[in-house]
Amino acid sequence: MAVPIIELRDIRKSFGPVEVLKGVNMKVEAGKVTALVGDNGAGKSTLIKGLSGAQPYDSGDILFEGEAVTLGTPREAAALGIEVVYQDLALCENLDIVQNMFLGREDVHLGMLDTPEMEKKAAATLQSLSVRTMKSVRQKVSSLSGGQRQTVAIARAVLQKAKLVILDEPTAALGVAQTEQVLALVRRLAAAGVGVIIISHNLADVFEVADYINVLYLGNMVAQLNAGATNYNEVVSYITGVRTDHTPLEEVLS
Ligand SMILES: Nc1ncnc2c1ncn2[C@@H]1O[C@H](COP(=O)(O)OP(=O)(O)OP(=O)(O)O)[C@@H](O)[C@H]1O
Repeated sequence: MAVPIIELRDIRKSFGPVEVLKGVNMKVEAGKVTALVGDNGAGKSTLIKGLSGAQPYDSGDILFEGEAVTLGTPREAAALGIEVVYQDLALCENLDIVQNMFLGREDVHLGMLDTPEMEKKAAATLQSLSVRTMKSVRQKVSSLSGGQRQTVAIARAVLQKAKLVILDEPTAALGVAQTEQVLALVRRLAAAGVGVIIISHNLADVFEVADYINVLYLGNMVAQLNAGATNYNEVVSYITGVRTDHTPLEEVLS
């Protein structure tokens, strides 16, 4: 396989006496969608918070495009091109699409906000993702549907030239049609060469969108499966701890 965009080796994290990540290994490829599944409390959020730099791991190795890196702060993660789209999206309701997409990273020209340039870039990014459901990039986020908000959050990551986008339950609050739109967007994101990690409790969504399915069980990565070579029952058996035999990662990704 090509050099993974991100590789985690023997990642550990404890909160006081509670060991939440117990030596997790994971590889994520560019241009692929890797689903991260597991029951409540399995450690998914803790694993993701470490990748975002928000809550560093206690120990373990992180390789980004084959190079050892540290992810001690969100700034370090962002500098590498790691963007997390959280469930609550962190969009500003009272700002419009352009303002949200550039929030905190505005284009400045001669000391002034370069609004025409930002509008152009925002529209081009949405177009590159084949998003046609937005009326205007100057629409306020408060007027958007859940699916459109998710789209803006994903487009923001693309605009920031993300190499690895992590989506935390992107379809949790969405209806059927909007879920389809967002899943299609996730596929396009991967098709554009971005490495995508998607956390989801919805296995139908996972099977629709993922190339690989990684299962965490009580802080251990118990399976890394090729989505095309596994099935619903097998994934559930790993999630619930019925199966604990480990599929060697090299076999899955070779
Ligand atoms: N800051 C913290 N302090 C103490 N314990 C924590 C902290 N954060 C997480 N935990 C514990 O770590 C374990 C894993 O939590 P985590 O949120 O990573 O799981 P998860 O797989 O994301 O679950 P869910 O699907 O419910 O979001 C849980 O037992 C949780 O109580």
